[in-house]
Amino acid sequence: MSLSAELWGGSADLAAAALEHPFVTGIADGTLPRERFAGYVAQDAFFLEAFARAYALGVAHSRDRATLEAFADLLAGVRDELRLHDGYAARWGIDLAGVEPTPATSAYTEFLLATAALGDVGETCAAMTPCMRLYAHLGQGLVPRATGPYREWVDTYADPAFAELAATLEALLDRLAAGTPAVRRAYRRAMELELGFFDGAWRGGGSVGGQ
Ligand SMILES: Cc1ncc(CN)c(N)n1
Repeated sequence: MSLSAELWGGSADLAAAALEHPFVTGIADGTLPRERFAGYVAQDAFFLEAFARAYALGVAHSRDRATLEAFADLLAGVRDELRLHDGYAARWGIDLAGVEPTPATSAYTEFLLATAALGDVGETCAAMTPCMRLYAHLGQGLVPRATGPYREWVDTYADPAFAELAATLEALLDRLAAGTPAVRRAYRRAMELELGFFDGAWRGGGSVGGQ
């Protein structure tokens, strides 16, 4: 079994918890209060900018052209996701400038940037893969029951193109990382921080201007 498959399987408990998280089920059935979604979009835009920077650090620390190009392609995928957030912001009056990160957002972005800055690209992949694989899993899991105003969110992550990006990062992980305790810890920690991010969004908090 590949390392990425093993790590994903080892966090099946957290993936199942995410699929049943009230924030996520509220997105699927459309009952999530609009201000919670707006708060999430603002926090997520902040998160995605940090995620893009972590990919850029991956580019900087790449030791071969194939790795450099893979990180650059993945970075372009974040740009597309951020444009989607710009669309939500324009439609729903969310101010994405000057977002104050919540503790959950800060914990996740600081973890990602600290891991990527240290320069072990295998560990960087381990810290970044859950973000992609978990959301592909959520999109595919939710699409049969998704209805209501957040359908576009579900469709974005259910899109095969998104699963392809997740697979690109997993292939990089399999090529560059060994199953060391540090790699396993980074993957698991990122999965925990994903759940923490949904907890934070569900509780609310963080500033959302322009509403
Ligand atoms: C917190 C979080 N995790 C994952 C994704 C999907 N790239 C996201 N947009 N935000």
